[in-house]
Amino acid sequence: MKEIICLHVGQAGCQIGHACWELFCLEHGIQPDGTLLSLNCSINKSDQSILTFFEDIGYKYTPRMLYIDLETTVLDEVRTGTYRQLFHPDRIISGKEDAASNYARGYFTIGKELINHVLDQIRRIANQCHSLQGFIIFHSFGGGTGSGFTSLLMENLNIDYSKKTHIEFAIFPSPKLSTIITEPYNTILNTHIGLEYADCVFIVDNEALWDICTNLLNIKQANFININRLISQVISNITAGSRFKDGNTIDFIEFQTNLVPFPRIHFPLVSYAPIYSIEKSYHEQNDTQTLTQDLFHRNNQMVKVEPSRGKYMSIAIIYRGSISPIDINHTINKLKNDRKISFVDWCPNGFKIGYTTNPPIYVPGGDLAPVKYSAVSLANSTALVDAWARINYKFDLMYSKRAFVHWYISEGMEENEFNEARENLAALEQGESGVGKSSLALRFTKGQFQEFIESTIGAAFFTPTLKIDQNTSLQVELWDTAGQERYHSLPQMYYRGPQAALVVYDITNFDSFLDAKKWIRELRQINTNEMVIGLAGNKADLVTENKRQVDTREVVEYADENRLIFMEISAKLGVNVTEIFINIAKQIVVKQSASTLPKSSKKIPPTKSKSSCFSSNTDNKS
Ligand SMILES: Nc1nc2c(ncn2[C@@H]2O[C@H](COP(=O)(O)OP(=O)(O)OP(=O)(O)O)[C@@H](O)[C@H]2O)c(=O)[nH]1
Repeated sequence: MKEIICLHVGQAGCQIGHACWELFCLEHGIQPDGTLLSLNCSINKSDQSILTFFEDIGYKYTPRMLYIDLETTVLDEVRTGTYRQLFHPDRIISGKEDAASNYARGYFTIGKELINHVLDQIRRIANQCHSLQGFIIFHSFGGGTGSGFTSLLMENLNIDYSKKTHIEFAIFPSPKLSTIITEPYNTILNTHIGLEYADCVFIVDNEALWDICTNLLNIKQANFININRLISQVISNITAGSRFKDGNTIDFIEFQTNLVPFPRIHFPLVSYAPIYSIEKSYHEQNDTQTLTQDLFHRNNQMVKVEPSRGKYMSIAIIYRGSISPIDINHTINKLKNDRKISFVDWCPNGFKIGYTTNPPIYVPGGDLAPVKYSAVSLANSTALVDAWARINYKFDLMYSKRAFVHWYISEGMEENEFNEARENLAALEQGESGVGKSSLALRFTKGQFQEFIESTIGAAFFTPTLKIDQNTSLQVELWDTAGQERYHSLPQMYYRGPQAALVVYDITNFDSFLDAKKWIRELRQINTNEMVIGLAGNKADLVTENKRQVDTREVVEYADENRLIFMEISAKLGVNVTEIFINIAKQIVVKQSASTLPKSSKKIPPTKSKSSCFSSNTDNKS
């Protein structure tokens, strides 16, 4: 038996916990006091998989979990509520004071007072396990406890249980359901830690859930009870493979292996189907094909992003109910053949399918209609970049004025941590949206291309050699610098004396061309006429997909006026990549020959662009 321990942190984590345990109890035939409903219920004592989430203490079952909140109100409701006898009282841990929406209070001050007690309780639960598989942590990104205390907990879990799996279900902030102004800070500070310590984070966006409640379930004024019940159905589907062994189930380790191609890209986009109310259920078709198609519709997604703006790296679908495996295969093959779903080039067939015959359960009084089948998809998609961009933008607006930062500093946090966290998050936002200068550097120096390349933080350095003609080769010092605005000051360090710069824009993004112009203006100011400047319009391969936003003629005109070496290139296909570097190098050689400087060993310093900066260093062997 591979046990899982659930940790519910903060108000959101604990309230989602109520909904989940209510549903798990219904699914496993467990009554609110922990005893089994009856011997003839569908799940009986011989089914050992119940023990993944519940502990058998002889006369009843008790959830393998902890409720943790820094203040007591939410947990007092559990202590006095219908399920009070289900939970072990020691596993409901509350403090006296909340974190006041401040990550630093959850992490440094108030959180520190509670952490040892929490770790003790976790140790006790872990000691009861036969073979602990890992932890699921439920929390919000936006709350002080949900963000700060979760970070503290994750760091400690990774000391004590580094080999175990750490999965998170995290609530992404939505202004519609929350008025916490500091949520962007808390979200980014928490994600910064999660990037390192979590194996997989399933994000649930309250705004998407609000829309689902309003549009698909006709709920006039959705509240957290409606939203949490919906979330619990999704979580139930995702964990069904670990809780029921009756089909071709996927457990947590398999998720991770199949969904996370790179350790930091671990935020699968969650979708659920079917979602309809009891009134509508009489008119809806509920077959495998409709179910599967709905999973790829933006209305059924748990995060508000446009799926067609991204590409999939991997997709796991888990079906529930007595669906025939032949039907599933047929549907997935059709999905692949229709080519409506586009995968990244390096993972063209990334489907992982699981199913459990155990059907979804209707919660009495719930909003979702009772259905025979359901499905959840977990998709690692580059479309999620938009969600990160939204939150990063809000962070930048506040942080540019250092608004509210003093509250964090007064709790013991250093301001530098804001910068570090934000830089770390830049990589997630960048995704495919970068202009492609790092891809260009990779193609040029190693002849390789990676569909998903992490954005440059600071600067990267290469020393390739360029063969200009049979007699001349040039050793180049190439600096690939981060192009984001916040690094504007950084390239100044490299500017002293560069001989060339290559500025890169993305032909499918007009703003990137405007940014490129800005960089060129700045380069000219710093280096007057000395520097050879190249301008590369990257992603030329996307022209065939009608994605061009920057007109070549306009750029040619601009390049002529500004004496730039201009070429449209494709780092992906390797088109014009070496050529543009050679053209720049040739012009450097011409300038060198014209100057009085000796021909050997000359330095070409760094350069920059909207999202890139390179500097080079020449060895001219004639
Ligand atoms: N889906 C969902 N979101 C919730 C719930 N309760 C709060 N939230 C969201 O969670 C965020 C606030 O976090 P909370 O969990 O309330 O705060 P906390 O972690 O207890 O932290 P402090 O109150 O600062 O100690 C906001 O984005 C809320 O919209 C809930 O029951 N369900």
